[in-house]
Amino acid sequence: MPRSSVSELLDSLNPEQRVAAEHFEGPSLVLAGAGSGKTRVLTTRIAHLVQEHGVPPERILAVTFTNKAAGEMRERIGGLLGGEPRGMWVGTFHALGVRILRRHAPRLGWERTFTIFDAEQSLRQVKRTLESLDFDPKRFNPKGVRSMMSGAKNQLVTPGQFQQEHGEGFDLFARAVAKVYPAYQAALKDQNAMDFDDLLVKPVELLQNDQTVLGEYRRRFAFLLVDEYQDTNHAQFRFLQLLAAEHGNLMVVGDDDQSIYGWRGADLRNILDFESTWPGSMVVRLERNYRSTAVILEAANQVIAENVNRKGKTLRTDREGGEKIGVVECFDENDEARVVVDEIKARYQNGPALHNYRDFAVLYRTNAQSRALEDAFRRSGVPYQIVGGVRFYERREIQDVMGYLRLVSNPLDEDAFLRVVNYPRRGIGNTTVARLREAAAAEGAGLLEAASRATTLPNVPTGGARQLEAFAELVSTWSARAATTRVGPLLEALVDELGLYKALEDEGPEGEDRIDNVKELIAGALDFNAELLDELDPEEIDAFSELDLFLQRVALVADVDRLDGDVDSVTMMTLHNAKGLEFPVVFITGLEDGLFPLSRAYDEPATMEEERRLFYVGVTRARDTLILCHARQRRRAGEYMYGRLSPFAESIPEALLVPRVSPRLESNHRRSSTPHRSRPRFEAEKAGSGFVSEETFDTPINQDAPRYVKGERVLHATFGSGTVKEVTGFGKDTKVTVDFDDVGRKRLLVRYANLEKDWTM
Ligand SMILES: Nc1ncnc2c1ncn2[C@@H]1O[C@H](COP(=O)(O)OP(=O)(O)OP(=O)(O)O)[C@@H](O)[C@H]1O
Ligand SMILES: [Mg+2]
Repeated sequence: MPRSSVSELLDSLNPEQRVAAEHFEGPSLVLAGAGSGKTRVLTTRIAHLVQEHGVPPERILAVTFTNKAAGEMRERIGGLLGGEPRGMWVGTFHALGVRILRRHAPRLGWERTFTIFDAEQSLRQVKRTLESLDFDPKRFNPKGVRSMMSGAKNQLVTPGQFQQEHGEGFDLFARAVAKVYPAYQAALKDQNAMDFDDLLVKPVELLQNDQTVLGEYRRRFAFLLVDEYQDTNHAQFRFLQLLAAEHGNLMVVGDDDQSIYGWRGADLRNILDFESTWPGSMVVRLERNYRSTAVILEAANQVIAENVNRKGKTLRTDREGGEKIGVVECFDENDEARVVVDEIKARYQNGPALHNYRDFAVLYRTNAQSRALEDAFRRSGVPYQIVGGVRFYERREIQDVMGYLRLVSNPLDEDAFLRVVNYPRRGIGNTTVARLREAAAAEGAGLLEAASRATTLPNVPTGGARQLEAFAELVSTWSARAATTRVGPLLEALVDELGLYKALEDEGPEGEDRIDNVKELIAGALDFNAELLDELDPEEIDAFSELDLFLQRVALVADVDRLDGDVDSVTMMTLHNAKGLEFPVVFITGLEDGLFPLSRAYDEPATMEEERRLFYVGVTRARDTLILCHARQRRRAGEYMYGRLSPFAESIPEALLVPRVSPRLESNHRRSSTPHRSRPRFEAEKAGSGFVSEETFDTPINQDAPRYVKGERVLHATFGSGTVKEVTGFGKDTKVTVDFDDVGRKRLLVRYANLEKDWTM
């Protein structure tokens, strides 16, 4: 496309944005708040580099936070430049890491067709490694082990260094990890596999240790650009440093107030120390927000101002006023879900120019909260999509099919072998598998290879051994086919030959859904076009079978990438997944103290600040309307929790808020303010007109005395308001311990106490 479009785009930028977009050589940092156009600057700069400075696209490396963002960036730049910017590397750190590793894995001792273990597969490998070292997985939680290893990896701490530091220490857990870490890495290598962290760490290792490769990439990438830089970890920092060291042409954009991945090893110092790491940096600050109304922006500014540890910046907008922020108090999570759905329906029908479901996003702190919301959406018929939750590729049936594909692609993949060796059932029992593993381990052989000659191995039961050989034969037949067949037809035929539909049908009604999922997977494989893969240079594609490439694509699909922007539906996702996105209407649900912020944040000021940044990210996703919801009670992990409104919501100035209660609570209030107001609440309950329903409590309501639950707020005629601390006894003898706000702790017999439920909170 014409040159003029780049200048048009530059003209649409404000002066500060323009300075950043026109920056040519040397390091630069754009540090600016949400919605100030950082991502837009980055994209424009790439177009400008190509158009105005004649930089060949293949000399540019751009790092985005999701593959989806990478796709968008390619598209936008493609539009600006009049065609696909061939050869330009755009992707997440992981995708770029894979791309490098696919070329050079042999230098590290892996084959180029290495398998990528996802979180589940790596967790199972941790368990197997724990067991092989005689650690009891009950005492050494595999997730904890994995997380400690992952932390070490992201700090570029090698197994050897970890061993040195913790191998003899007092921390028994770390000592165990010091043993597991090298064994785990060795097991991955034996299977020609890498886990997600390796996709970052191994490229750094390669660049650090191999001057030839380092030189090659340094020459190739003349310009590096990174979005969402505040969430990079040490390994990513090193990666960029190694590549950009000579020319220093590194531009990073980010917002320290939006750093939300500290728990995963992201290091805020990367962005805060950028200027000292890269002397002579050009620093641009953007202060104008183009996304949100003044009301939303003011709220966001006030919230984040409570963080102590920040650089501090102001954001202003030209969009004056705006709809006030709704704060809706709900009864419980189901009531909250209804409120959200009804609000969306009403706005969809009546709202000013809001006619698309895709304009709405519902955000929450934890994945588990999506369940109640999803139920309400299903009942209402409002289309929705969930980002995250039980992810498509994590479903059992998908993992089973993928297990076959992985094994066919990489015969060394033991995780895949163990997953499918007896699925569908083919008479290979646990004992057979255990014996096979022993025999293979004794010889240092791979499982599949050992299976191919199982009848000659010691101790493997004959029947099982024959089946093992047949299984190995089957896999090798399909491996041969995979080399010449396209992945779609290959998968279709494989599912057919294995009789998977039959096996799933036999599982009953649930099997039907699973069959649909397998069909969806096949449809995806039939659509798959390796030519469109941007992780590999076109000339390199030939080195891999289409199956290898398909598996690679699947391994790198993040949750957000499944978000389909073309479908008109409401988006539900965690706050973490919402980073970088924007929507006209945003709901933040579950705003209760203890849930958001999570209660553990109270132990650590730094964690509290990260929670607050997460809230800031949520608030700043909204363009026009923001609605905050909280529930009086919420079932979490099977138990009712009572929460007061989150302090985050309380830090928004009242003038910006419109508090209200859900219709359900409103009707309760009306009932309770009838002439019988002075009657104790439980009288009303007995009469069946109260707010306590089966939905609230698991067991039927006791007829003799009202039920109280720990954490609940109550009102006493003389003692005033208080919080229930303990409930003992039952029936007529129910006693409650209440911490009254003014008079302290009292133990009361409910029958005589005439307590009321306190709505004032
Ligand atoms: N100069 C401008 N004129 C008009 N609209 C703009 C301008 N700059 C940015 N925008 C728009 O403002 C919105 C926010 O921009 P962008 O997503 O680039 O911000 P950001 O700083 O990357 O935000 P975040 O911190 O949330 O990632 C987008 O809709 C973008 O198109
Ligand atoms: Mg952005």
